Amino acid sequence: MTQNHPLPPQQTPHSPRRIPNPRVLIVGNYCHDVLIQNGAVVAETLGGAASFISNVLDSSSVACDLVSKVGRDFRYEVTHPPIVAPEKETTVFEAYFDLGIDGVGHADRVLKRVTACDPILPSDIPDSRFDFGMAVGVGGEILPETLEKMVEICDVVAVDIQALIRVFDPVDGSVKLVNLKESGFHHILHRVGFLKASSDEALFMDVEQMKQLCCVVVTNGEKGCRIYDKDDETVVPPFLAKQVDPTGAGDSFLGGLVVGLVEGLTVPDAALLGNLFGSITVEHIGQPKFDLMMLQRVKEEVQRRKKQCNLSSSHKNNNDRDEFHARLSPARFQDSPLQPKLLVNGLSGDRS
Ligand SMILES: Nc1ncnc2c1ncn2[C@@H]1O[C@H](COP(=O)(O)OP(=O)(O)OP(=O)(O)O)[C@@H](O)[C@H]1O
Ligand SMILES: O[C@H]1[C@H](O)[C@@H](O)[C@H](O)[C@@H](O)[C@H]1O
Repeated sequence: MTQNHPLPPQQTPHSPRRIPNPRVLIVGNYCHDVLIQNGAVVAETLGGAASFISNVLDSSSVACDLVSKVGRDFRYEVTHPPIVAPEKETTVFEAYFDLGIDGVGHADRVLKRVTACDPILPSDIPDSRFDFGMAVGVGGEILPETLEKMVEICDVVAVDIQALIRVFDPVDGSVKLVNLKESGFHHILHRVGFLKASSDEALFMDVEQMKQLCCVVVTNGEKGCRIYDKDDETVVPPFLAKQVDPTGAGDSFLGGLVVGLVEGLTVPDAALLGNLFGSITVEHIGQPKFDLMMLQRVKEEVQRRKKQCNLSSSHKNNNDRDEFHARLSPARFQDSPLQPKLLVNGLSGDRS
């Protein structure tokens, strides 16, 4: 079945609707992340956008299927088992933090893909239907035919641009980006619902053109994110965070966005949830473990927000999103024993 109009009514910013028992498909390889500072390994963690996203979905009780490939050397126990490619090694990324691991911003991280596992083929993906698909490769494992299969079997597909535009130096594996137009995926993008890029990656696409094809979400670290949807542009404010490691922020953001969308939030409200999960992620090295009380509070605030929006369409505007933001902020900070400093200073957050 082809997808002529990639956004069914529940995913438009204007008429959101909850998907009962959503089926979400995540496609992208797990990897081993090695964090290096001043020539020394400071941490080795489970990585890959699929791992960060499934962590957010699992924590938010949104069921998902995950397709990922690793080698026999894969070191981690995961809730969603990967396919083991017997002859291959697990994808490994080294992240070099030249300016210090607690620096703010993105120029501080240089990424190298040291080994690459097999690509994910259309035949690796189940032949069933999904409400939502997420194409979230990290090391070039998503092929154009893989994305084509995803848009066939999923009602809506969200794509992280990093899955499409990364190329890897043949000598040292350093990650470079190519323009989306030259990526080999451009012809499929009119069938995609959401395209997520960091502000650095957004330089490699024509946002003006892309926003006519799908909803474009550009994340910008501590500044939050911006949504481009046809002629609408919405700035979604960040949450205050004490950054320790930026790895996985964009992935957790995408997880939070999809949790919000399947719950029936508008796109900007769902992106606010993305900002929340992204901000928590930067405070951890590796996979964040979300506080149960915080998750419960977030669930309650999401339900409250939905009721509010159902009662009055005026609640979907920016002023009211400020209120949603304010209500999510204490949900995050008050109950977390890990954040005594933020508990004292952080309730207002950085809302610029
Ligand atoms: N220092 C920070 N403070 C608060 N929120 C942050 C911070 N860094 C990231 N975030 C949140 O996480 C989201 C995604 O972060 P970012 O723009 O760094 O994505 P990314 O570059 O794709 O991340 P990565 O490649 O490291 O996974 C941001 O839009 C923001 O909401
Ligand atoms: O674990 C990380 C994470 O998934 C990042 O989003 C990605 O950019 C890196 O390549 C990966 O190693």
